[in-house]
Amino acid sequence: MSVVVPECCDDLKRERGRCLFNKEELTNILDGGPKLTEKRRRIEKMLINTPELFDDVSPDYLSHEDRYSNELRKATQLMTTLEKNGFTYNDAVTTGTGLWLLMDGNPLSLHISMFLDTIKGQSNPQQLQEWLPLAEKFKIIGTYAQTELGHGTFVRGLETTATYDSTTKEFVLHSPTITATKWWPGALGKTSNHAVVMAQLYLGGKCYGPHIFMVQLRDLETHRTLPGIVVGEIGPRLGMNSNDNGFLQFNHHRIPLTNMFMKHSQVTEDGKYVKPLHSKLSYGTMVQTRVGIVYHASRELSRALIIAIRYSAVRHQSEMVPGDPEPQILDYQTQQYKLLPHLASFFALRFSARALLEVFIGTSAGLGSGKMNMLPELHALSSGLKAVATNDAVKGTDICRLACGGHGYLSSSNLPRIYTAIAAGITYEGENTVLFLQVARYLIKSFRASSQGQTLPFSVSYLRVQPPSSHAPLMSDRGLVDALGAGVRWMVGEAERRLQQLVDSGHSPHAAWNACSVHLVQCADAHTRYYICEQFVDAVSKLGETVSSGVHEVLRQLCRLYILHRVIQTAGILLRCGAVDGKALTSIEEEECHLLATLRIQAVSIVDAIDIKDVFLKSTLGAWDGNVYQRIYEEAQKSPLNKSDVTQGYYQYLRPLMKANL
Ligand SMILES: CC(C)(COP(=O)(O)OP(=O)(O)OC[C@H]1O[C@@H](n2cnc3c(N)ncnc32)[C@H](O)[C@@H]1OP(=O)(O)O)[C@@H](O)C(=O)NCCC(=O)NCCSC(=O)CCCC(=O)O
Ligand SMILES: Cc1cc2nc3c(=O)[nH]c(=O)nc-3n(C[C@H](O)[C@H](O)[C@H](O)COP(=O)(O)OP(=O)(O)OC[C@H]3O[C@@H](n4cnc5c(N)ncnc54)[C@H](O)[C@@H]3O)c2cc1C
Repeated sequence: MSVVVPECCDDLKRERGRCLFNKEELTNILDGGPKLTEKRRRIEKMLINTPELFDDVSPDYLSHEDRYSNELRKATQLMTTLEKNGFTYNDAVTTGTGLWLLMDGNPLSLHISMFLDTIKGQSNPQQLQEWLPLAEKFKIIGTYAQTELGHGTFVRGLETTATYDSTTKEFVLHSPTITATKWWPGALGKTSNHAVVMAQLYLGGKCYGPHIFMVQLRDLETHRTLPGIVVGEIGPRLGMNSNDNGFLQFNHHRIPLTNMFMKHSQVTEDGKYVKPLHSKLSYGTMVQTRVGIVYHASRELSRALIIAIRYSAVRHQSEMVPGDPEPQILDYQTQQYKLLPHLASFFALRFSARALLEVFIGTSAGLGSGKMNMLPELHALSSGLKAVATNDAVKGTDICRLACGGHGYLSSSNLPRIYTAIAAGITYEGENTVLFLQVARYLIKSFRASSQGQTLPFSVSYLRVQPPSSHAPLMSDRGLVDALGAGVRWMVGEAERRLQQLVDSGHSPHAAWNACSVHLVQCADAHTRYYICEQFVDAVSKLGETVSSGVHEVLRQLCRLYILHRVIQTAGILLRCGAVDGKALTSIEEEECHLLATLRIQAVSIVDAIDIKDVFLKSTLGAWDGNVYQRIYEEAQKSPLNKSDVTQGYYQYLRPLMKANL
């Protein structure tokens, strides 16, 4: 059957013809410099030239088991390809590229992230020497097994026990109840032969809280489960179905004393406990992973935006002016309002992820020399940014899907898969509400410390009781960010007042905390977004001296849109605390609409500059050439239902129904 393909590519040609900035320069900024762009492209070229990394059949048409095997095939191929060409898996992770070839959950991702990070961050020198080379060369394959059926958030409530037996110098690992079963760890079901396991340490009958242990789960030759261990896969999930998320139970399983990770806390042969410098140092892998998730969320959001914005430039629908040709849907202001604030969000998250990484590197260096004072701030920043980044990426990706109308619902748009992959990020590595409450704890503590005259760390210094008055005009970027800061200060002050009032009226501090927790979560969200605005403004003003005027203008517009949008979202608070008035809000709303129209002109070029190739976008709607309809049509032909004109189902069910006398 021949199909008439409408000529779509001219739309994108016209869009690209309107570009007034140097795309390559913007690409370099997003990558972190020209050298990193060049490195990313070298990796991409190498991957594109490895046909084994691609799918013959869409995973949608494979069985659960075949999906897993297929992803494992590609994951192992990816690791060997990188290794052979002198790259590390870290290169593929930090550029995002390699991971996008793995469509539905990479069965080696926990190994290359949390398993290796735990070995690097929690081992003493002997353990590091023993385990790191084995893990780096994939001689052992592991995961991070912390969450249990009964407890994920409340790590102190985990039930798996590790009881020291000083007669044999071993720990006995045990799952005393069904709820103690480890549940969820990625790659635990069938891939891993080792796991780092979080368990309650018992010495001489006393519990010392959660500690981390290296545990072998499977024989290294036969891959069979070792005695004393039960392990398997937990079954289908919303997404990431080839990540073999697993369960694990121990039945008095013994491991040597030397298998407790001993960088921070130690157990001596005779069963004495040596305390760590800070009680939460064993949570270090989680903090590191949260930092990585901020990048990951921004990358996934950018894929969705490229797809939706290119599609919106190619898709024509309805009449804006009666009788005129159908416009590109990107010309509708409502479409711009759906997509462009999320485009601004992507840039904001990317700059904030970089700032957070610097805090992480600085804090880690401090920890190396015994300085623990930056840890609470890193915990608060990484928790808040992880939560905002994943919330916004999920919301943004879903808006991108909706903005593509019906076709966004097609698997071949790739939007459903991007959505399900990032949606898991709201829950894993600390459920977002819970993480916001950790941030709120830090905010309230800081606010109270400031009332007692203490100096506050940099990310919360704007909360001090007597802040310097803002000199920037309200409508400048700085002025509006200061207004947002004043809003957060007001919210935190209000939360503190309500907490105090409840305590004064006889509630316990914990009951008061719960009674204020909706407001506290809002404080944490607002604080984190204020931090993001600050990072965005700082990054753009710093770049100002070094970049061409075209690129600077685009970044300035995106930053402005981000701030205006945030002010409008927070209008209620800002009006209540007097940081803005109704007149200012009206002009901010008008300016936002104007800015949408301005940014729309170069929107396709901006997403082009994110520079993600078609093979990594994997979308019928988002390809570079805009040949949307031909691609959708061709993908549909691959459906197994189209292999024959009449399916078995017809003979088995439909025909009998039609013949029955109902
Ligand atoms: C929620 C908390 C933070 C609560 O911990 P808690 O011991 O009950 O603490 P609390 O009494 O509320 O506060 C005590 C104190 O501990 C501090 N704290 C807590 N965590 C850290 C940290 N990491 N660094 C530095 N400090 C930390 C808190 O700020 C509190 O400090 P404060 O008392 O206020 O001075 C914790 O239990 C937690 O992190 N829960 C989330 C569990 C989680 O993230 N699991 C991840 C599993 S792995 C995974 O999901 C991998 C997915 C990856 C993939 O599939 O790709
Ligand atoms: C795809 C995926 C992959 C995962 N991979 C891993 C892995 O590799 N390794 C691993 O160990 N784990 C993994 N997990 C588990 C994950 O870390 C936990 O699911 C997560 O920490 C949340 O814990 P939970 O499931 O117990 O939720 P719960 O804590 O039971 O949360 C349920 C609800 O209760 C609320 N709640 C809980 N505590 C509080 C509180 N203190 N205050 C207010 N509200 C609260 C939450 O906000 C939420 O609304 C994974 C999970 C998923 C979905």
